[in-house]
Amino acid sequence: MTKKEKKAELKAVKRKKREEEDNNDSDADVVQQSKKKKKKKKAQKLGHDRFGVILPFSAIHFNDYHSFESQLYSFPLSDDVKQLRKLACCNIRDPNSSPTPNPLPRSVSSISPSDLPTQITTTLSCLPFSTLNPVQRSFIPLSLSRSSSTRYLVNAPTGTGKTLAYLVPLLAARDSMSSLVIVPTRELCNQVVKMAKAICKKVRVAKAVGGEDREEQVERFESNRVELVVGTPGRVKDLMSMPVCANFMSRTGVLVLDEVDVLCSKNFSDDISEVAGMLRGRGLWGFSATAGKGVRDVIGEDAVFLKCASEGKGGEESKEREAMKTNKGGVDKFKEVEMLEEGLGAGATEAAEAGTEATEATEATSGTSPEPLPLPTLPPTITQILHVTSSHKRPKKLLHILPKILSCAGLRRKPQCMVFFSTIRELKEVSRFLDRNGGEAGIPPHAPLHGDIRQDVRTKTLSNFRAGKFQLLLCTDVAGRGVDVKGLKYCMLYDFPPSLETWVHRSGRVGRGGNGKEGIEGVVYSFFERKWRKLAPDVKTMLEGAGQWIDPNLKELVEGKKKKKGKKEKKEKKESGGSEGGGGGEEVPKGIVKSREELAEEIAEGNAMDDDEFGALFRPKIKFKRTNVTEMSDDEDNDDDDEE
Ligand SMILES: Nc1ncnc2c1ncn2[C@@H]1O[C@H](COP(=O)(O)OP(=O)(O)OP(=O)(O)O)[C@@H](O)[C@H]1O
Repeated sequence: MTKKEKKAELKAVKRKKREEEDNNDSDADVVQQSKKKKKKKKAQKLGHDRFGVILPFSAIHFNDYHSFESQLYSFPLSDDVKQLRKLACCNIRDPNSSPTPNPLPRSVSSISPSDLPTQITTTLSCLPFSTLNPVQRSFIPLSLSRSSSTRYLVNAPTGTGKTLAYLVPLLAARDSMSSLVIVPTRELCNQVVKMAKAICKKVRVAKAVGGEDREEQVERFESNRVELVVGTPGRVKDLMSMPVCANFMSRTGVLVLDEVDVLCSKNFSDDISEVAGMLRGRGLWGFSATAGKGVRDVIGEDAVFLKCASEGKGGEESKEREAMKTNKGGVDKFKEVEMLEEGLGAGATEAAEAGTEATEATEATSGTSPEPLPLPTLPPTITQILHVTSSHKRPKKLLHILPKILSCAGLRRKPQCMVFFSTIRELKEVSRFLDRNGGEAGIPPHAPLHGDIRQDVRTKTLSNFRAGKFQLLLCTDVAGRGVDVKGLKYCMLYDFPPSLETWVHRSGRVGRGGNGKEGIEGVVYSFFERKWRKLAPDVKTMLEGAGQWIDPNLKELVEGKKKKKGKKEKKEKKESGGSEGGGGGEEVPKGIVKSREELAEEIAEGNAMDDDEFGALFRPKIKFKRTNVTEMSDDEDNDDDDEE
C-alpha cells in the first residue's frame, strides 16, 4: 500500500467514526445543539443593525452580569444617601406616607434644598442651573433609592444633561463607594472629568485615557484613594487590571457606560467585556440618546429602562407629541413623570406594595424580538435642513452656506459651526479647498480635529473653539458624541453618516442645555448623498417624526420615482442632443455655457466660479428659522441622476 492510499484509508476510517458518533447522539444532545444554534443565531441577530453597517452590538455577556449574587457588594450607605432614599420613598404616592421597603420614586419635580441631604445639596448648589432637567429629576432620586447593584439603561435626547444625571448620585455616594465611568472618546473623557470637578471640588478623580502619559495616570492610583475614574475603554482595561488599581476596583460600586450603544458595539466590546467581568455584581448604568431595544437586549432584559423625551416647547408640544407618535421608534413617554409611571408599570407598583422585589416592566415591546430595531429619535428642538445632493457639489455649497451662517454683523458672540466628516481624508481635502477659496468667499479661518492629530493639540483646539477663539471646526466623529460646546448653534454634516444613530449624535452638538423647555435652538444642515438612498425611507420617517422640513428630492428618492424620471430625462436629452441642464426640471440659466460636468471639474480643482454660475447652481433660499424652513427651495439643485 502506498503512502497516499494509507492516508486515504485513515481518512475514511475517521469519517466513518464521526458519522457513527453523530448517529449515536442522544435526543438531549440534539436539543442542546439546536439551542446552541438558536443562541448563536440570536447573537448574530443582535450583531446586525438595520442596514448591516451600524452598531454591530457585541456579544458582551451583561446577561450573566448578575448571576454572581453571592458576590454582590453591599456598600454601607452614608447617612446622606439614606436620607435621600427615604425622601424618594415618601415621594411615591403621598409625601406623608411612610416609606415602602422597595421604593419606586416618582421624579422629584422640584428639589427644594431644605428637603435634601446636605451632601446632595452641596453637590447641586455648585451647579449653575436653577432647575434640574427631566432626566436628572428622574434619575437622581431613582438611582439613590435602589440598590447600588441595579442595572439601568437611560435614554434621553442629546444635550439634556445626562452627564449630571449620573455624576450627581455618584459624587453624592463617594464616601460609600467609588465609581468607574467609561466613555468612547478622549474629548468626552476630559469633559466629564471637568464637570465632575466643577460640581464637587473635593472629589478625587483620576483619568484613564489613551493618548496621555500612562505612568502619570498609574501614579495617581499609588498616591491617592481615588473615588472616581473616568476613561476610555482600552486604557481603562489596561490600568484596571494592574495591582495598583485593585483597591479602587474593590471599592467600585457602579460602572457607568456613557454612550452605551457605541461601547457595546464591536469596536469596544472586548475591552468592555473584560472590565465588566472584573466588576461582576456591581451596578451598571448605561446612558445614551440612542440606546434602545438592541442595547437593552445586550445589557439584560431586567435592567430598568428609562426613556425620557424632551418636554417640547409650549404650544408646540402637542404637535410634537403627535409627530413623534408617527415615528417608528416611538417616543412612548413624553415627560419624565409619564416615563416613570409607564417605565415601572402597574406590576412594579403592586410588587412595591407587597414589599417584594419588583421586576420593571419597561417598553410595551419588552420581550419581543429586537427586529426591526426602532429608529432613533431626532431632538425636536433642533431644526434639520437635510438636502439631497451629489458628492461633487458639496464643496461649493459649503462656500455658499458657511458665509451666511458665520457672518456675525451685529452679534455679540460670533456664531460657530462644526462641520462633520466621516473620513480624515475627506476632511483634509475640504480643509485645503477652504484654505484656497474660503477667504475670498468670506469664510473665517478654520481648524481641524481628528484622530491623526496629537492629543494635546486636539485638546487645545477644542478648548479654543469652546472659548470662541475661532468660528469653524472641521471634525470627524472624535467630536461626534457627547462633546458639549456651549451656545453652538450650527452644525453641518458634510458627509452623511452610514448610521442614523451617528446622525442623531452629530446633530445633537447643537441646541444643547436649557432646562428642557427652554432648550437653545440649533440648526443642522446635512448633505444627503444619493449613495445613501437605502437610508432615505428611515431618514424621512425620522424627519417627519421631529416635525422637520422634507426635501422634495428625498421624497422622490423614497418613492423611487427619481431614478426612473432621471433616466427618462437623460434619454430624452441624449435623443434631442440638448445641453446638460440637470434633471428634475432644472433649467440652465442664461449665461451659463459650461456643462455641469465642466463646472464639477472646476469645483474639484477649486477654481472659483463667477457669480452668475455660482448663483444659478447653488441658490437655496435658506431661512434658519424653523417656521420658514419650508420656504427653502431647491429647484436649482434638483439633481439629475448623477449618482456617486
Ligand atoms: N439642569 C440643567 N439646566 C440647564 N442646563 C443644563 C442642566 N443640566 C445640564 N445642563 C447643560 O446642558 C449641556 C448638555 O449636558 P450634557 O453634556 O450632560 O448632555 P448629554 O445629555 O450628556 O448629551 P449627549 O447625549 O450629547 O452626550 C451642558 O452644557 C450642561 O452644562
